[in-house]
Amino acid sequence: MPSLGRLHLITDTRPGRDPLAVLRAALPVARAELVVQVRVEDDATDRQAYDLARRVVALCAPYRATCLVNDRLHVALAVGAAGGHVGADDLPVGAARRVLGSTAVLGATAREPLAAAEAAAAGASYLGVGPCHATSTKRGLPAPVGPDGVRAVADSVAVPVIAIGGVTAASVPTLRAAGAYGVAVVGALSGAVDPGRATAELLGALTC
Ligand SMILES: Cc1ncc(COP(=O)(O)OP(=O)(O)O)c(N)n1
Ligand SMILES: Cc1ncsc1CCOP(=O)(O)O
Ligand SMILES: [Mg+2]
Repeated sequence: MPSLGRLHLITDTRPGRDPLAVLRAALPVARAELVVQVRVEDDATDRQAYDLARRVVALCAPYRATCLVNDRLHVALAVGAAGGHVGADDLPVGAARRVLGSTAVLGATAREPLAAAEAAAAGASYLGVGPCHATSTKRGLPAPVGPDGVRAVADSVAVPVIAIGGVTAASVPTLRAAGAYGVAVVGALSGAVDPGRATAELLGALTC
């Protein structure tokens, strides 16, 4: 399996957003360092998720960027994505691994070391840890774990830790110092005036 990209762009499918425009700006800058996680609103249909994921896979291919699908693993399989991401309300990690197969990339959400170790043992390739900081992108989240929470998980597992939640280029150095291998963002790219430039700033902070 190729090494995991460090910059994870999660699609922003809220009304008024244009996730494919953001992706087109990010891809030439981050190329194979980019992991695109197709995440749709809970009330989106499978057909809508499939149509978006299919387009993301096609856009990623020339750049060797990785496409993952959040939650809906049948969509990941249907579009030939590299894998998926699951959390507490989704298939358990072991079941997700069986669905996706042994070579797929499988991300799992984990907020604390015990859950992280269980997810890694069950077959997670990486762990999404957060929210690290306050965010308005997703409602109903628990309190932020901060860099200390990232460190606690990173110290307890051998798989890469991807920090998520309110991440900006400015917060990347602290998260990396806490053990994060990479970061996942929605707003830092979707809300940027110049998503290409914002990609370069995030990537610079991740790879310096
Ligand atoms: C990289 C990454 N980390 C965490 C999450 C959150 O997943 P989950 O807890 O299943 O919540 P939803 O995104 O499904 O609402 C993620 N998607 N990606
Ligand atoms: C899906 C998800 N899970 C935890 S935080 C989050 C949203 C992250 O979005 P942003 O990067 O805009 O804070
Ligand atoms: Mg989920």
